[in-house]
Amino acid sequence: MKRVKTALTIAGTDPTGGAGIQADLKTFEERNVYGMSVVTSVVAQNTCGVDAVAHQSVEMIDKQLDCVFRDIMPDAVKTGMIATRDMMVLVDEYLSRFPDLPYVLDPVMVATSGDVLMEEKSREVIRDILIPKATVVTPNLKEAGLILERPIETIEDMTDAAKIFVHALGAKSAVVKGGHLTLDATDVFYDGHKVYYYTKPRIDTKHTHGTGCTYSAVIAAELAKGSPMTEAVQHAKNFIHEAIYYGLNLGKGNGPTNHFAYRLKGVPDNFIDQPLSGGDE
Ligand SMILES: Nc1ncnc2c1ncn2[C@@H]1O[C@H](COP(=O)(O)OP(=O)(O)O)[C@@H](O)[C@H]1O
Ligand SMILES: Cc1ncc(COP(=O)(O)OP(=O)(O)O)c(N)n1
Repeated sequence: MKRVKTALTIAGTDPTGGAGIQADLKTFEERNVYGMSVVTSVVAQNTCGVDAVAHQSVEMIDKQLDCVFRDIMPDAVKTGMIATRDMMVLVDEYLSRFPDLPYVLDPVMVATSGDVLMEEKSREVIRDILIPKATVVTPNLKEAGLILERPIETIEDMTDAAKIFVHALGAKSAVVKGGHLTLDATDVFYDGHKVYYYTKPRIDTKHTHGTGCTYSAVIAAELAKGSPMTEAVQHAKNFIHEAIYYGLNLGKGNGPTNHFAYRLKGVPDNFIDQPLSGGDE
């Protein structure tokens, strides 16, 4: 019997819904995939920044993972914020049991607000333990630079970095995201054989909270449905571009993106008549 495809995100939370687990679940739903989530850290944050972080115990994360894996097997897994070494070792134990499970690793380290979301000493663990397990790793410029210990600033740097993630660090493929370039928003994907460039014009906006989470969640959803990697990355690029372009004008800081936009080609019908909730007047 046919059944719906499923994806699991293992990540931290965002009560304002723009980033983290909340963004991942919305994205899975938009891509017609049944979403599941394991919370690693509860993060009190909003569009202005992070106020507080409470890490879940490794025992509690283990119990959540166990509940998912012994009941509803995911067709793909995505990890976002995994703050500590012990959490990474635990996630690795589960991934090791299912070596064929598509795994999207978004190496979340620092939010755009500058708040640190991963212990510095865990960087080498993500590099040595989780990256070799990844079907695709999706760093932004800063994360690629911190992991590879070199500045990643140009398209050439991004291309070299994507190759290093695959050939030296053992990921199956890598996308280095160019959201923080100054010119066009070009992402560089390397599948171990060929380099692909995905370019969209830069949108002049400050409302980009959660772009990386959303982008990698699209890839996970597409892999859950069995799409080839190049198609998954193209969907992610189109999805995030629309999500930024049709911004929702929510929040007092760097607002969230519009998870409806790719499906609706814009904003929901009721959008115009709604009072703004905290956005620009
Ligand atoms: N202002 C923008 N205009 C167009 N695309 C953007 C913009 N900012 C980010 N993106 C795109 O959003 C995706 C996430 O990239 P990035 O912002 O670098 O990730 P992160 O949120 O992890 O820092 C990429 O596809 C990137 O090219
Ligand atoms: C819980 C949690 N995870 C990840 C992030 C970072 O989100 P990201 O998509 O990288 O985008 P920015 O919000 O940093 O622009 C987060 N804030 N919270």
